[in-house]
Amino acid sequence: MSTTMHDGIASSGRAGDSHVLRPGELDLSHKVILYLEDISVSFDGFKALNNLSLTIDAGELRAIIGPNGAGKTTMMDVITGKTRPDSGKAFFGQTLDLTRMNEPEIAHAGIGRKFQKPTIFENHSVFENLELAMKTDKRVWKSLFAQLSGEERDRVSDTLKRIRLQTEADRPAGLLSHGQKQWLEIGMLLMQEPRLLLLDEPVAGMTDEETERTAELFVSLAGQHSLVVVEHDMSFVEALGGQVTVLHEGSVLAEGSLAKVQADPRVIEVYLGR
Ligand SMILES: Nc1ncnc2c1ncn2[C@@H]1O[C@H](COP(=O)(O)OP(=O)(O)OP(=O)(O)O)[C@@H](O)[C@H]1O
Repeated sequence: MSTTMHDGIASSGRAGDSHVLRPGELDLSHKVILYLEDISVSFDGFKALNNLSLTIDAGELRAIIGPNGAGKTTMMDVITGKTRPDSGKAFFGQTLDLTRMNEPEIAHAGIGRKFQKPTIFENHSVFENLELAMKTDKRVWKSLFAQLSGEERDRVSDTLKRIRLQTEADRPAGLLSHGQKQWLEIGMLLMQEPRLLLLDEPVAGMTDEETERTAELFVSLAGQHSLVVVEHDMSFVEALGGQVTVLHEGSVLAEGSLAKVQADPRVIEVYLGR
């Protein structure tokens, strides 16, 4: 193993530590929540990811852009354990090696992913959807008839407020607008208290107003959560206001503010100028 930021960092028992980490607990002592180094993934000899390296700080809101086929989805698949890299390192915090964990373990460790298509329970109310997402017991009816504690009820209410669906709490989720369904699914992810949220084209199909509200929501979540947002909508990326990573042919082509990457001739050539 070559020398990296991860070498020599134990997850527990360091002399002088005020907080001793339990096994599996997220170690953010270096303020980095996600660390990818030289990740490569091949499909039938084609390199979907080609020595991809990326670092996301704790609390950061990062946008990932890039042309079709750049490797954005494959990168998310590697982070969530759906795809194993052929080579490279992937760490969650300092100590959790994502390449050695399966999908449920990674989700349990605190990485939540939202796919493009909402997967909500259409026949249940908005409130019940959030309630179900919080429950560890996923058997729907058992969960629904169990009494919520006051604290759990407060958590659902806080999340309803956060995703701006307080007035829709008792409506069947199937009756929500497309944008509201997306927010509900984000709310369901939040109920599981993820540390890192991966969001795949969250504003696709949204109205301009919904897109603006989604940007506000993400900005409000940053700090407490870390967010990695794959998106093609540049006005949305601009509204997020964070660092932007441009992927191209499975590697990082450019990184920086949106203005900086948009002015980069390589980016203009491969992506924005097309
Ligand atoms: N399971 C697979 N088998 C073969 N090739 C794949 C597989 N998954 C992805 N690829 C290929 O890898 C490349 C990267 O795909 P990926 O979906 O990661 O790109 P993307 O940046 O998410 O693109 P888009 O913006 O279109 O979603 C593409 O050329 C794609 O065809």
